[in-house]
Amino acid sequence: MIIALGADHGGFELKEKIKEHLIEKGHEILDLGAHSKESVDYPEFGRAVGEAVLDKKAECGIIVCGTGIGISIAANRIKGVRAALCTDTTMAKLTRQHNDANVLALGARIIGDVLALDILDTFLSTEFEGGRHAVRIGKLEEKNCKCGCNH
Ligand SMILES: O=C(CO)[C@H](O)[C@H](O)[C@H](O)COP(=O)(O)O
Repeated sequence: MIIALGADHGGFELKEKIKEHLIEKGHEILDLGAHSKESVDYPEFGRAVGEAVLDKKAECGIIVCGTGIGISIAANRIKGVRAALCTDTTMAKLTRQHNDANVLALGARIIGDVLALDILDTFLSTEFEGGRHAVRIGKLEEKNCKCGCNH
């Protein structure tokens, strides 16, 4: 699988561990930065990963910041991105089964590395269930802006 990775400085070290873990498992990585612990702005990296997934440059994305919140907000601004911030493996399983999440967000200052990798493995190995959940995802993608634009 091709997997896009993105992180700010708060998520950089965990991103590097995730990269090593995924390469060991035979995945191909599209690393969209950050490439150091120097302070950067999470919206750029959340957006870059979201766009890579929508452009089909990667099958899914993993994004990391300090809490996972800022970078997931950024990714979810892109229509078609369903980024899920997960702090345990049950959330990772359910967001794949029910939400068909295409981006996983993690908070490097919130959870430990071992849990983060367990969440990641659960996310990648769980299939979308479809059915009633597909109807709901369709509704997520409906136009909901009153101004007539496509947002
Ligand atoms: O966006 C965040 C908060 O939800 C992330 O945790 C960022 O990584 C954090 O805001 C970065 O903070 P810093 O003080 O600039 O390291």
